[in-house]
Amino acid sequence: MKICVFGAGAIGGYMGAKLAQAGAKVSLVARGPHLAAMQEKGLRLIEEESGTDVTVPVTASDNAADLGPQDYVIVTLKAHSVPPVVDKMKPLIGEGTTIVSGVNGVPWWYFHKIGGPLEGTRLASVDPGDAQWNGFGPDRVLGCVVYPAAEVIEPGVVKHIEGNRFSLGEPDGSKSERAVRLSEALAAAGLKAPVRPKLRDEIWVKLWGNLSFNPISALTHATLDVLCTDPGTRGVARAMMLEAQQIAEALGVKFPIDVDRRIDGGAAVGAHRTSMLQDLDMGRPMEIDALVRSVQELGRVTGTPTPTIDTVLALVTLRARVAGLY
Ligand SMILES: NC(=O)C1=CN([C@@H]2O[C@H](COP(=O)(O)OP(=O)(O)OC[C@H]3O[C@@H](n4cnc5c(N)ncnc54)[C@H](OP(=O)(O)O)[C@@H]3O)[C@@H](O)[C@H]2O)C=CC1
Ligand SMILES: CC(C)(CO)C(=O)C(=O)O
Repeated sequence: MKICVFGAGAIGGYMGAKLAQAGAKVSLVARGPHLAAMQEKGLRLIEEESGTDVTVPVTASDNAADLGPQDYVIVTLKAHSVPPVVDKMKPLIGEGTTIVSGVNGVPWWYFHKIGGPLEGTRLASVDPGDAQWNGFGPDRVLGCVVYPAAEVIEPGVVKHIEGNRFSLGEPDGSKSERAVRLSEALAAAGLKAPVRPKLRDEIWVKLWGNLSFNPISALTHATLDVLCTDPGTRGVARAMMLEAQQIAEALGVKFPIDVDRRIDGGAAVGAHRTSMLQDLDMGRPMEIDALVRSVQELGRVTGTPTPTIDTVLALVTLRARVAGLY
């Protein structure tokens, strides 16, 4: 089974290193100094929880044509980086290739095989110009919710902080052979990869946090423990999450927990600087469209008012624009 991880930074590097260590036929697409370091010295993975520090030789390139058609292409780019590279991924895609979308936020394939009147609805916020829908075709897609936390701490070096679950799910909820095979390959590499019948429910529980905590942290520079317990920002997060809950429930999602438990879970993570705050600090583009604007778009699709989401989205968009990051 040939697996290519496209965008082997923090998450893709973690996954790629674990697969390579387990002897899987895995290749990585990356770029710049990180790629050069991996090609020269291998990929070093430091796992904080277990205290392991291992360097594995990897096959890595910035040119998909070097790697050829794959059984699975696992996309671990930032959400806004995917549409511009759809054409560059084409050499990886053969007749039976499955594309695994390991990207935070509302996935571009959300309305594929959902059934009902919204079947096939496209989302401009995450797939402008339908680049992914038309370029990959939604039938190739297997959904994935990424739970681990990782960072590229220097070129060629990924630090894994915690978590090893990559929940998988077919858009139609079936336990397909392609999902089970990938789940087994990831499990053989020491990762948890359950195949879920209702991945959209999990997408929303994760998205609840990213939708609210990430822009609030970028606007306030507060860490999770602070913004989830300060009465003012907790209230803003809660209002955004309740608006999102109304949208998701209109789309058939069932939340296994309530907003207060989700916010308490965020607080318990501790003094974490969200990825959006880290991106702002490092001068990198922020995932505003996938994490926040997509939920606003779904509010319009379902006819649900989103006054708090609209306000926070306007503020964080301008914050990013002023920093030259949007
Ligand atoms: N990191 C984390 O802890 C978590 C991340 N996620 C989600 O996972 C996804 C990936 O995040 P993360 O791993 O942090 O992101 P990273 O930026 O660390 O990884 C993406 C990698 O792809 C590279 N890249 C971008 N464009 C190209 C291109 N055209 N060709 C080749 N390589 C390219 C980037 O290079 P360059 O640096 O040069 O741009 C970078 O190395 C995001 O949606 C994120 O929200 C989810 C949970 C936790
Ligand atoms: C905020 C958190 C921990 C989850 O809600 C996250 O995923 C991020 O930093 O992007």
